[in-house]
Amino acid sequence: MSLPGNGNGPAAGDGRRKVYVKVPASTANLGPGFDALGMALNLYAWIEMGIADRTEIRLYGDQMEGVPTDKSNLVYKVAQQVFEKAGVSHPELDIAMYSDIPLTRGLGSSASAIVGALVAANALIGSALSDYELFQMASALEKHPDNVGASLFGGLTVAFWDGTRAEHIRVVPEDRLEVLVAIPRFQLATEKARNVLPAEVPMKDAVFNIGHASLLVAAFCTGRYDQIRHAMKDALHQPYRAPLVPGMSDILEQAEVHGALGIALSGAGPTLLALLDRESGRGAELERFLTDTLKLHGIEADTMRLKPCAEGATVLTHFDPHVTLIDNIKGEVRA
Ligand SMILES: Nc1ncnc2c1ncn2[C@@H]1O[C@H](COP(=O)(O)OP(=O)(O)O)[C@@H](O)[C@H]1O
Ligand SMILES: N[C@@H](CCOP(=O)(O)O)C(=O)O
Repeated sequence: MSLPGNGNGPAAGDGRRKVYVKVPASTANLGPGFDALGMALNLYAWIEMGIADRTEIRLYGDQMEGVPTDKSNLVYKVAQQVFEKAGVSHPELDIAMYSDIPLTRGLGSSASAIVGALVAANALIGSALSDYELFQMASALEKHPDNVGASLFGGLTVAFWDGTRAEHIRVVPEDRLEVLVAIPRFQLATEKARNVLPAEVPMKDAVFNIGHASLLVAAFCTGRYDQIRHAMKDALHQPYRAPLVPGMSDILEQAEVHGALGIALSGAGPTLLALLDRESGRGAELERFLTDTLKLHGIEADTMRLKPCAEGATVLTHFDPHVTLIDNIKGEVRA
């Protein structure tokens, strides 16, 4: 993480209660589990929220460019939905946010904002809503449950949302599973990457994905990581999205040769996500392969070595309301 220095706005502490929430990034789909599978990652956003006389939204960090600081902000709007559902009114909020999750890259920044807002607003009103209710709201807002399920509950979530109801089961991957992401230096809005998908797909492609997604979940549940290379194949979305990410097709074809257990487009892209076995010792080779292949296609990318995160969004009780959010986060990093 690269935290900014001090001088980031006034210290919270007008005597009113503040809540703090830490929420993980997520990778959705994992190849075949389109709109169904999501995994939380150890890359985070933090939200501070308090009731105020006048709304103020402060955004910190390099990942917030273009995010509004007025009442059109997603976090503010989602918080209002929580209050409305709980039957209370708090129109003015003091919100501070810091995030290490890159925007519009397929690592679930919007889901982290939605989940962080739901959990923070709910904590502010004494947890009037259950996690189940928050999950229903999150799925309806994001329109798919994969990222929000992972950010809310942590681990690997298997979920559906049928337009009115969402259900999920959480599985915690083994410790030896590692994640390598190559994040192209361009943004790809999820909406744009959904608009290239066909309205209907051939039955054979649907059958292909049901088999692969089911095998992938079974591989995670049983530790049969040898099956991941077969299971992470997809016919429903990646073939249509490949033209949006130059180099993606070559990477999907060859990453296993360079040490990946499996490879997929992360969410709607453009990030590419490889799973690897910590014991393999092939992370550096894989990292080179991903960045070199993207570069051959004219794409600069940054890599990150991550891990699945077992915990979902968490209300932090040790943050100090008398210092800034950034100082609290720095303290947490040191701890
Ligand atoms: N912390 C945040 N606060 C407010 N809005 C956010 C925040 N993080 C993300 N967003 C919104 O979500 C959008 C990105 O969502 P999306 O296109 O689905 O990409 P991603 O893969 O990063 O979720 C941003 O352009 C912004 O509008
Ligand atoms: N299942 C969705 C996931 C989008 O994830 P994001 O992190 O790119 O917002 C899709 O594939 O469209």
